[in-house]
Amino acid sequence: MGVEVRTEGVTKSFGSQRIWQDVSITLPSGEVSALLGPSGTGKSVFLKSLIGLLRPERGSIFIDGTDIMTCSNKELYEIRKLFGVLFQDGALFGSMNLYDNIAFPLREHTKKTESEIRRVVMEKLELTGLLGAENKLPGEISGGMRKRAGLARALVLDPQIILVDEPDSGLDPVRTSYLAQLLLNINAQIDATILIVTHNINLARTVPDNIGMLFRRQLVMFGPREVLLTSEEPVVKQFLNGRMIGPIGMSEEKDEAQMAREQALVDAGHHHGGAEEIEGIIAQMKAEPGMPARQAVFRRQARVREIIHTLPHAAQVAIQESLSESDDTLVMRLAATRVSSGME
Ligand SMILES: Nc1ncnc2c1ncn2[C@@H]1O[C@H](COP(=O)(O)OP(=O)(O)OP(=O)(O)O)[C@@H](O)[C@H]1O
Repeated sequence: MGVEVRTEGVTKSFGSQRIWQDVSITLPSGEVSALLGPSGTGKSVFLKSLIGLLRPERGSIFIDGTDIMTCSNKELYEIRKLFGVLFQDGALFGSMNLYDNIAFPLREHTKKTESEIRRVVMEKLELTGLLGAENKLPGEISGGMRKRAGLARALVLDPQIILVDEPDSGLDPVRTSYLAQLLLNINAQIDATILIVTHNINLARTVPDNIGMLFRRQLVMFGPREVLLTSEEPVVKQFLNGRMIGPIGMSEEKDEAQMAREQALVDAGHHHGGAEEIEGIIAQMKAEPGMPARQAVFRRQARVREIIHTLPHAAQVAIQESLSESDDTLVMRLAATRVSSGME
């Protein structure tokens, strides 16, 4: 199972520019979480901080219980091996073909023989639908293929934590859904803790078990998906519906006068930019049939049953509905198993 990632009161600035402050978040082991936020709110900076590529000036970052803010370089080196990271552009070496790109971490960090390396690389190429493309250079393939190659490379060291930076950037909506499906399948297969950083609304609504949002240098909220998806917070509603009306502006900050001017325009019939208002919750994508059951689903159910009384009412109702649906599914599955095994 993947390991827990927990930050406590982390604060990051570049010079006098504060990016975010006092961010405390727990990514439950083996579950898929997403961190949303408008452009420039520091989502990528957060992701890089988790792996120790950037160093916040305050706070703690516990990876499987070890604080990477205070641990030795040797410990940090070992901890980094737990991670697989898919950067926005795949971060492939342009002069190496896909095979060598994907083999790179194995050659750098393990003593595997070339034939063992070949077995792992071919397995990951197959998993990401890239068999046959191994001799191509990154510049010769589409953006979607580069993403999948980046994912294949992120998987070769059997990571327990997978960080994914904007999986949809440069991809059309269909390819984004395929990549989302691939991430859920991988979660079902290896039970890794996954954090997706994104501003893609569809991904946010359909993929993660847990969702958080960064805005105005704060973590606005983080919790089971039902909490954010039923939230009445203006910033969350605006973001999830992609409209101009609300606290998020072109350069993030928007003052009261600007908000009033925009509201007046919309009241007068001007389009707010959002394509549709979605109320409530869209069903979560599942791992494909034939995959192992996602263990995260069962763990999350047990977890939310424990904390449900602490959540807002709308989230409680949505969680109750999803729990009773999954209880019904379980009863049906058990009944089907009994019938097929001749127990009834
Ligand atoms: N190494 C760096 N040095 C100085 N400033 C940086 C550095 N990295 C990021 N920043 C700044 O931190 C802020 C947050 O950047 P970041 O890329 O994390 O935002 P983001 O939320 O991921 O945005 P997007 O969704 O557009 O990718 C930006 O203002 C950026 O200029």
